[in-house]
Amino acid sequence: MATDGAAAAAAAGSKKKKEVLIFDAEEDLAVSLAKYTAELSAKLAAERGAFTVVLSGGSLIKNIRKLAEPPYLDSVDWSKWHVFWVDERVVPKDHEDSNYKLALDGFLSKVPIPTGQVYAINDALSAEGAADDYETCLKQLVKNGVIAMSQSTGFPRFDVMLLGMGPDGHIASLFPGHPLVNENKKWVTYIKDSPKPPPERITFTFPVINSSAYVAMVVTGAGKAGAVQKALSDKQTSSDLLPVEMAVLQDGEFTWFTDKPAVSMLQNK
Ligand SMILES: O=C(O)[C@H](O)[C@@H](O)[C@H](O)[C@H](O)COP(=O)(O)O
Repeated sequence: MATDGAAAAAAAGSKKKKEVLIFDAEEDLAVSLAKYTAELSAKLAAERGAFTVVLSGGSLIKNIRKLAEPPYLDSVDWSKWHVFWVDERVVPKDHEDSNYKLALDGFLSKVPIPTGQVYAINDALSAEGAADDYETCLKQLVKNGVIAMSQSTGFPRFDVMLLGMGPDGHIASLFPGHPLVNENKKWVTYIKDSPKPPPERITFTFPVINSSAYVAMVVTGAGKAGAVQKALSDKQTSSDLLPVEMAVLQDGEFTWFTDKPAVSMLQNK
């Protein structure tokens, strides 16, 4: 929920609950992110019998490439994976702008996840229809026990979200200053005026993101340094929060995977 009170709590809470990993080389980040995800896969598949993984688009897909290589290609129990998108562009699945296509080409086509456990949007529907359809799909998977529910928030609790952040501090398709950041009832909603093209998208809402068990925020490059500084510096105000600052887990672990250029504007790094 993104009320002013919640925003203040988010600002205060974001300091203590987030771990920040800074890597010298992009290669090291990719190795560490693969290890992190593989370890969570083993732990959560053993605990729950399923592992629910939420992907963003963008550079994240390149950063998870090591999961599709030895040793993880053979050691991960891919049959337990269920894959979702934190946001998706409302375009055909074979369109260059599709986050599904990006993930399929860069990752999913290289690992043996059962195709029925990869939940793409229905690309025959409008943005509004696709968001409703995706939420219905999630509700069914909660009923089946594939997706857990958060006892504390009443929203679904995904095992891990592997997310990128835009230079403006957006995550998913939740953009700075856009009213969608305040959505506090729906699980999945839609946007038709995204400032980042293409304009029509569906997106998870903050209550769902913030109910996750684990979030990896994967942010590299000098272009993100301003937003990283705002999100992680000690001086923080409760007003004008960037979307990335509103990602505060109710009961989960939040880890930043960054490189030196991304944290270059932080003091005490
Ligand atoms: O659909 C999208 O546009 C993406 O899901 C988007 O939210 C992305 O994750 C960030 O913009 C970061 O992208 P980069 O890592 O490529 O900067």
